[in-house]
Amino acid sequence: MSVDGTSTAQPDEFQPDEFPSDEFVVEARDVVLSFGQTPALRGANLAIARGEIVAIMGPSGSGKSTLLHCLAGILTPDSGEVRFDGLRVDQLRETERSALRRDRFGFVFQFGQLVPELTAEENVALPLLLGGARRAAALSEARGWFGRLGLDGLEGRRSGELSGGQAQRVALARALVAKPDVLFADEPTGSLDSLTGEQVIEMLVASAREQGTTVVIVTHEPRVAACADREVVVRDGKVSGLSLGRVAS
Ligand SMILES: Nc1ncnc2c1ncn2[C@@H]1O[C@H](COP(=O)(O)OP(=O)(O)OP(=O)(O)O)[C@@H](O)[C@H]1O
Repeated sequence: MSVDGTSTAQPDEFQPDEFPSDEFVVEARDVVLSFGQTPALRGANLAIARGEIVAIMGPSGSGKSTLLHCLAGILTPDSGEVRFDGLRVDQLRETERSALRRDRFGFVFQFGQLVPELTAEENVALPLLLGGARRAAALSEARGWFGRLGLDGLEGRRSGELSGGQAQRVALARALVAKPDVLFADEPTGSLDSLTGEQVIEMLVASAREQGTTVVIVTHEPRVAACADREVVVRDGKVSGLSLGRVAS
C-alpha cells in the first residue's frame, strides 16, 4: 500500500503485516478489549502516518471511542499491540503512559474540558506549565493562540462566560499549544451547531497542518470526516473500509 498521495481504496479489512512500522506514528494491531462481558474491540487494526488526519466513523457503540482511548494510552487492551512511534504503549506503566499523554499527545473532547476556575488563557497555558514552562512565558505563548483562533479579547474569561464554540476553540488551543505529535479528538464538534462545528473543525485542521500534527478524530459527522485525509469505519469492534488517502506533506 502506498502513502505517495494517491488514494487506493481498500474495502477489505486491513492486515497489519502490510504496513512497515516505521512509516506510521500510531498503530493498533489486533486490538481486543472488553468491558466485562461487553466486547468493544474485536481485533482492531489501524496504522496512521505522520502528519495524517484520520477520521474514525461508524455506528453508535461500534467501538470508535474505545479505539481512540487505546491509541492514546488511556485504556489498555486485553490483547494486541498499540504503538506510538514504534513504542509499545500497551506495555508501558501507568506513570509512563501518563507522561506520554502529557508530553506527546493533545486531546479535545465533546464536553466540559476547560478548568472552570481558570481564565481562558490560563487554560491554554496549562500544558506548558505542566511541562515546566515559566508562567510568564506560558501565558505569552498561550495568548498567541487567541488571535489565530478568532478569540481576541476573550483571554481573561472563564469557561462559563464563553459560548460553546468559543470554549471549544480554547480547548483546541490548549490541545495544540505544546505542539503535540498527535491530537486525539473525540466528537470535537458534537456539542456545537453545524456552522460553529464547521468553523472549529476548519481551525483544528488548519492548525494541525501548520504544525505537522497527526490527528485522529472520532466523529459521526460526514462534514467533519470530509476535512480529513482519510476516513476509516469501525463496525463491531473492527476497522474496515480502509484506504490510504492524501498524506499531508
Ligand atoms: N466504560 C464502559 N463500561 C462498559 N461498557 C462500555 C464502556 N465504554 C464503552 N462500553 C461499551 O463498549 C462498546 C463500544 O463503545 P464505544 O464508546 O467505544 O462506542 P462508540 O462507537 O464510540 O459509540 P458512540 O458513537 O455512541 O459514542 C459499546 O457496547 C459500549 O456500550
